[in-house]
Amino acid sequence: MDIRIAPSILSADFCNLERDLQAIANADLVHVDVMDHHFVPNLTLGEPIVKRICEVSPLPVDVHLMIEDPDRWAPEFARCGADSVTFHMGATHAPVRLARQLRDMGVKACFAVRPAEPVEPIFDILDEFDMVLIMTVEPGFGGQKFLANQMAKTRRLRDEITRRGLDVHIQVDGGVSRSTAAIVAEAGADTLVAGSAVYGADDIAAEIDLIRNNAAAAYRN
Ligand SMILES: O=C(CO)[C@@H](O)[C@H](O)COP(=O)(O)O
Ligand SMILES: [Fe+2]
Repeated sequence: MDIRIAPSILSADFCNLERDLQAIANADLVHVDVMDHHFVPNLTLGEPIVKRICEVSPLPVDVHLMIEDPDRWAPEFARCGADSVTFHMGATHAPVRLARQLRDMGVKACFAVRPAEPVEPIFDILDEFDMVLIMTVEPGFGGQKFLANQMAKTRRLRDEITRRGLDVHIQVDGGVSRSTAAIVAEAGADTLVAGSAVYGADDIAAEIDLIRNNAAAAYRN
């Protein structure tokens, strides 16, 4: 699988968002973190802003919902023009029904697990999803330290996907940088979210290339 880099705009300048979206045009996806002050202790942005991001972004938009009741709200974000919508295991009541609803709308369906959540419960419904997101920090904030203890889980998931010949991406999110890119790719992740590492760099485009190259050299399926 090709390595994909998804910069998180959580670390962008929200007053210069269009500039900061253009700055990552050599990445593969733009990662948009939606938080509701309930599922996580932080509040970011809602549908009107996601819709405008979808309209101006040079890249497909990957929406990461850290909200309660995604069964109710995820389709609204899909309607904004997202390429993929991710919802959390700990928030949904009917993941298969929601995944099918998103896919029927032409949007990729993704399932996320927090650090203390096991990945095995997803195995029986893996074919309903386009991507699984392994959180490598507790969700809620950018700039946290990468949790290397999530790599065994990532490897178990990649082995299961490979064994069954499925076409499912593995995304990692949290603390990903030029120095952790190889670790996550070696564990089998192919889609790397990076917020502070990308937007904190002096040369944003060069940093994206460096993270991608470091991951590509280490990727193991
Ligand atoms: O979903 C989240 C945080 O909950 C992320 O997408 C962060 O925005 C990643 O930021 P860095 O750890 O890369 O700074
Ligand atoms: Fe995220």
